[in-house]
Amino acid sequence: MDIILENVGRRFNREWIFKDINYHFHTGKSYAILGINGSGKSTLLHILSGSLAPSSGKISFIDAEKSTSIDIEKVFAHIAIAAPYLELIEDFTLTEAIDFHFKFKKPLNNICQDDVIKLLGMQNNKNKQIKYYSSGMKQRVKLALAVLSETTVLFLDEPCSNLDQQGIEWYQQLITDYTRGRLLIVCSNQEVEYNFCENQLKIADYK
Ligand SMILES: Nc1ncnc2c1ncn2[C@@H]1O[C@H](COP(=O)(O)OP(=O)(O)OP(=O)(O)O)[C@@H](O)[C@H]1O
Repeated sequence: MDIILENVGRRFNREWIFKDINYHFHTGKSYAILGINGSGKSTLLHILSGSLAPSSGKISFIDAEKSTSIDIEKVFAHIAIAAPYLELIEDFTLTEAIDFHFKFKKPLNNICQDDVIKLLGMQNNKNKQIKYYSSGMKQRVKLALAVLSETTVLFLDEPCSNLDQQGIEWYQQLITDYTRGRLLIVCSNQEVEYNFCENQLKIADYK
């Protein structure tokens, strides 16, 4: 799915967060949305995922293969998201969380529950409730569930929050192995999270 922004702006009350963004996000390419805390990265991500309307301008979602427009109500099915504000269900064990997630999103390459657990390196914790996981372990689970969903679009907001050096390397390998051919958008202000992205959109350019 391609996403096209034409003169898109968003304000809350009288405060404009950004204005006049003209941008074409292409399927198969990777993009970093950059800006300081509070600059509007997550707000833009909400607009790009169809969950928040722009205050001005137009957003279009295009099926890249058919060159047809996708209705905004159907956009969510094309997108997987990992973000700090999207929480895991903490009463689930890891095996339950994986099974639940893949009831709604098809697993990429038909990957099975066991393979996801192995990829996470969490065989010894698979029957533990998520609420007892460390913050870094929870972040890995969120990333794996999003990246391993069969969607053409992948949004990652602050993907390395709570990850240690080993976790960061694990994240970069996950991106290398599973995002080819997809539209990848990373919201960040830490280089390790987006240094593989081919394109950069700086929110400060649209104030
Ligand atoms: N629902 C809302 N009502 C009012 N103001 C809002 C709302 N949502 C976001 N804002 C404001 O919009 C601005 C941008 O917030 P946003 O969360 O998009 O920034 P961000 O770049 O993602 O920040 P961070 O790096 O800290 O996550 C902030 O000033 C925030 O207070």
